[in-house]
Amino acid sequence: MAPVFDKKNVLVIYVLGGPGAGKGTQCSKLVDEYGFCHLSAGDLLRAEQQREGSSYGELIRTYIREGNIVPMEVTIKLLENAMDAALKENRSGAGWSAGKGRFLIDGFPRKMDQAVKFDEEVCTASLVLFYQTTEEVMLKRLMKRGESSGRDDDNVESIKKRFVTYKETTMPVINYYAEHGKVAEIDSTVSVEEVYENTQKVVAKILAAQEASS
Ligand SMILES: Nc1ncnc2c1ncn2[C@@H]1O[C@H](COP(=O)(O)OP(=O)(O)O)[C@@H](O)[C@H]1O
Ligand SMILES: O=c1ccn([C@@H]2O[C@H](COP(=O)(O)OP(=O)(O)O)[C@@H](O)[C@H]2O)c(=O)[nH]1
Ligand SMILES: [Mg+2]
Repeated sequence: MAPVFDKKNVLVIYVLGGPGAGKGTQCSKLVDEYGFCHLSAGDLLRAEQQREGSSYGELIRTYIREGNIVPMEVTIKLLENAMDAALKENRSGAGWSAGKGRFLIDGFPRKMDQAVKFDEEVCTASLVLFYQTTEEVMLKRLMKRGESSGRDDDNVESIKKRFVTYKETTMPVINYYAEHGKVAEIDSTVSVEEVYENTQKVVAKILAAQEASS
């Protein structure tokens, strides 16, 4: 079913990169500065997993623990519903007015089928922020995060599987958008502040271009 909102009215940025690269961290800074609505596909799936009465709870738990990609219909529906809900809140501030809004979609699309389907049926992204660092750095960050995250997949067995999924399944998505000139690659090995400075530069440019065209 088509989304209720008009895709012309939304600005979408996909936020991609390996597990632990720093996607969520950078998104929260962008939310504070630019008023984006931040939708993390992983957070939406974890919330659905916990929701009483959900028929997907067990399926989501297994996919996440194994580092696999949950069937796209589930994730796309959750994202679409969350976008609809945000647009219906009638938020105010830069980029928001009746039926209009700006979104960071974090950790999605992670597989080509999701990318094609979302682009065709929901909306297209103006930009892909791609956070790039080494597996060594990501492993260290995730092990540290695992001390307090309570996540089923922040353990070494799941992390190794997530790295394989990232290389085999998500990198082709990033390469696909790179071929379409949509990817801004940012080294996320450095400090949170330095990564954010580079993030700001690209995001400010996209927002200025959007303003100029509207
Ligand atoms: N640039 C950075 N330098 C050091 N630690 C970072 C950096 N960015 C994020 N972190 C930490 O690494 C962990 C993973 O970051 P997170 O934003 O959750 O990544 P992702 O959403 O890509 O998995 C978190 O504990 C976060 O505090
Ligand atoms: O579109 C998506 C996004 C996430 N996930 C699952 O959710 C997990 C955690 O994703 P999240 O983005 O929260 O992890 P992060 O990269 O931030 O550590 C992934 O490993 C997948 O199993 C999924 O199936 N589809
Ligand atoms: Mg995250």
